[in-house]
Amino acid sequence: MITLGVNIDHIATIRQARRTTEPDPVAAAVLAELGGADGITAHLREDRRHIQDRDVYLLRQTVSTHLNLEMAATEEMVTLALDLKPDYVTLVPEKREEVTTEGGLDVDGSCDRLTEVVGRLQEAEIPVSLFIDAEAKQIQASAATQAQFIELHTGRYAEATTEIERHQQLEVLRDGCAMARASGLRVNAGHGLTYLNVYPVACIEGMEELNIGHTIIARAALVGIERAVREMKQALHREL
Ligand SMILES: CC(=O)[C@@H](O)[C@H](O)COP(=O)(O)O
Ligand SMILES: NCC(=O)COP(=O)(O)O
Repeated sequence: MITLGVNIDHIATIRQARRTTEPDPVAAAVLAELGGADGITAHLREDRRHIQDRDVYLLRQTVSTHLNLEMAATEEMVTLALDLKPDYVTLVPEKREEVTTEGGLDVDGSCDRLTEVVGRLQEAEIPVSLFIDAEAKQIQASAATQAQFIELHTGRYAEATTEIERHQQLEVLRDGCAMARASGLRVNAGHGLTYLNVYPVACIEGMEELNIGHTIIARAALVGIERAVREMKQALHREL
């Protein structure tokens, strides 16, 4: 059955906007698990723009499902992952100037370096997933690295502006998933999925886990506002 990994980066983004202590992504992870999340995903960026080292070390102790650490394949991050021992690592491309991850890893173009990183992590019993576009050459190169998983980048599907384009991108994901499974890879997917576009992706044969963040945190902010204001009104009248 398909499972849900909840990405909590966006809670940390709100916290870092004020460089304060709230909202805490570690608390968000506990609540996500209470809501039924099958896993927690956090992207520790090199520039530490949202998730902090403190968060991933606390998440390691508190997450009771599984912790998926998204990170760039840099020496600093590999050292940290070997120390942290998340349940799995997803290697993602990273650019300082991007607002969010813009595309998949070029595994085909950096196969030697990624094979070395995958080997070091998997030798330490940390399974590795490679975040890639659903392209044949990237899938073949991913299998060659011996990574256990790939995560198919669903951004193009999510951003499709017409039904025809959306259908085409869904086919690309379906074909990519089938090809990856046939090469022995396990398959996750994510990026830009929403309440309205997730179901067809969840129905793809062979898909294991969807990592979803922004739409869940965006919805949580809105469905939680009424209660938050009511509680502030109470706080005006008595000490909480
Ligand atoms: C890899 C991916 O698709 C996202 O999880 C992305 O890593 C999120 O990064 P930001 O939270 O910085 O947008
Ligand atoms: N890897 C994708 C992810 O973790 C969540 O992406 P998004 O839903 O925040 O776009």
